Amino acid sequence: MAGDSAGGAGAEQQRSVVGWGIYDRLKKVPRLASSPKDVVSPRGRRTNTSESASETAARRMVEDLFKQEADAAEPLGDFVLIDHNEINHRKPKKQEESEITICECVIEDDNPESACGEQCLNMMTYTECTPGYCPSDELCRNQRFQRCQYAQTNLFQTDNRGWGLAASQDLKAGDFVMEYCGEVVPVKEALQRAKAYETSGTTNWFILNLNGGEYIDATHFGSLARFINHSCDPNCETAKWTVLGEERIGIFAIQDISAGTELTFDYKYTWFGGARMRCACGANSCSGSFGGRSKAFQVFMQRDGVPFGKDAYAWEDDAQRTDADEGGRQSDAEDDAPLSSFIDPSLVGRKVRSGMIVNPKNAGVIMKTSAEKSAPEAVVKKEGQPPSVTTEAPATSVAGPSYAPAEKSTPVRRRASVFKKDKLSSFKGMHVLGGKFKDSSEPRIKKSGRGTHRVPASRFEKSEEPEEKPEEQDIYSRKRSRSDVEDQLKAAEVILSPEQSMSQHVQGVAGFQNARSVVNKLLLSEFPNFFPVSEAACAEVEFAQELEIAAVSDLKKVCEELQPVLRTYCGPDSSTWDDNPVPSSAGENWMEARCKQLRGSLNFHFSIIRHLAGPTFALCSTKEVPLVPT
Ligand SMILES: C[S@@+](CC[C@H](N)C(=O)[O-])C[C@H]1O[C@@H](n2cnc3c(N)ncnc32)[C@H](O)[C@@H]1O
Repeated sequence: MAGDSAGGAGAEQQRSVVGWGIYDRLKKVPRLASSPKDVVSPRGRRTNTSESASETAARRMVEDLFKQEADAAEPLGDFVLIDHNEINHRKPKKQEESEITICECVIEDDNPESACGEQCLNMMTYTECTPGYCPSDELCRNQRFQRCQYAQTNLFQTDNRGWGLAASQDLKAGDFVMEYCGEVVPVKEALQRAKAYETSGTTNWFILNLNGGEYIDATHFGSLARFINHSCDPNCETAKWTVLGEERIGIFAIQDISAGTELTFDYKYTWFGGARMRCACGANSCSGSFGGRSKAFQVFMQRDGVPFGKDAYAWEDDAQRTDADEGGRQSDAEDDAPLSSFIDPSLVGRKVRSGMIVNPKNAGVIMKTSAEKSAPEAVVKKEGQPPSVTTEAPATSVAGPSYAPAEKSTPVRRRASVFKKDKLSSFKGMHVLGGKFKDSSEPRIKKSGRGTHRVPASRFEKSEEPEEKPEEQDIYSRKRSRSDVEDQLKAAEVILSPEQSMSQHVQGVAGFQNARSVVNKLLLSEFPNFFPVSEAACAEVEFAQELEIAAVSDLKKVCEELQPVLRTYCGPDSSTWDDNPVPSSAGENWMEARCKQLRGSLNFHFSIIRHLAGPTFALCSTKEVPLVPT
């Protein structure tokens, strides 16, 4: 990185509270949060205090590292590692319950891999699941941004492109590498910063377009993704995701990458402003240059009095650079100097993680650790020069592997285990709204009505049932026999015989153990006047469920078809993100399928309410909710 830091960097450097911790200026010793509760975000906000065992271990490792590095600590410098976007111009969005999209994933028996994977409706639409609302619960694999499930990486010095980032673990195509974090700034500020960086001659600034109105500036505050260099034949790409209502940018592998390989992505459409640079990626397909002012930036500059026109070429004003049109490549020596001053050279070849002081001048950068376990170190060696530090401090990694099921032997829990056949006997035939159970003895009841349990098996073995449903798929199993269901109905009659009032059921807890008691309590709290279920009611509810399942299946199909379109929109194939909306026809298809699915879900729930909740609801219309409100 160029040594200079433009754009009011001086003011930035005066911050005493940075990253995820607090810097004790007097002692010039980084002070780590003594407990997760002490962790404070840069803006003094409390952060998520939950910390897994592996995070604690990783945090301690970083703690040790900082203790060792504390002596070298000096006032703040240029760059601070963060593992969360910093938003200063507005409050972070608070996701309303109505905005939460809940996937339809079902965990198969003893198979955590079945939880929210590639087939997850949310994942397919570049949206992370919301904790507490995801049916896969803790097994959900679609909260990678939120859990900072970054790949393990190494910061290293390239021969001719300054610092770079390499994988220190094998990655598969599609793997999440890490989030591209930085300061989220509005358009106007992005413009001002870009202009300041340009006019001050800072070449390594990098501002990414986040959405139409906001940009991510990772020049002074950023994640390690900011050190990923450009390549015309990249092994990674950027993609825009929605996480808890906020848009965020992630780096994803687009091919299998082995440990030790440099990570690259094509800056093509993400680069915001800046002079066009000569490319030294070395790929056969290298176009010779990259970057240049984005259309948006050019327009901004023009508005700001800067003439609109051809891209500026960095090497036109810089004797050290040659013209791309000549097809020349920079020599190694040309590019090194400004970058080498940026980061503590002792970090070359060492794994770096959130919280590490990248520049020794950046003392005080203590951040929440997001890492999990460190893996065997894969050191990127500079040609003819061994990595300078691999022994002086414990090696740490950016974060734990993305889905590390092998390391974390999480006990497998099923979604809505109360519906398992052996447990059904206690409340068979009942349809439950709004409940979510951790297990049969430990209920976790949400009254919001979002965690929805399905009715038990359908009696209607219809031919149109979705073929892909595996036989053993818990509550979705379409293979249960009629006698099973009849048993359930009988049991329901026993439990809910009209002779027994509900209050007797609930008050006589001794007679209602575990799930039965839990379910009855739940029902009573949700539906004080509920009635026993008739066979006809069950039939209607089950039919509504069939329709809902079909709608979900349709939605999945539409999502699959939409993948290439979304990729074009969110991924690197897009032209600039700000002026390339999803085609309206694709959006309309999705909306129609989503409306159908919501309608199916609403009808399903409403059919339950209508039949279970007593006379008030029973009087309600039995008509289906129309697709389009009239
Ligand atoms: C986001 S930074 C990447 C990290 C950078 N190498 C550093 O040391 O800070 C972007 C800068 O890296 C350099 N760079 C990245 N990819 C390059 C490439 N293919 N050829 C030449 N320079 C490159 C350019 O100086 C660019 O401005």
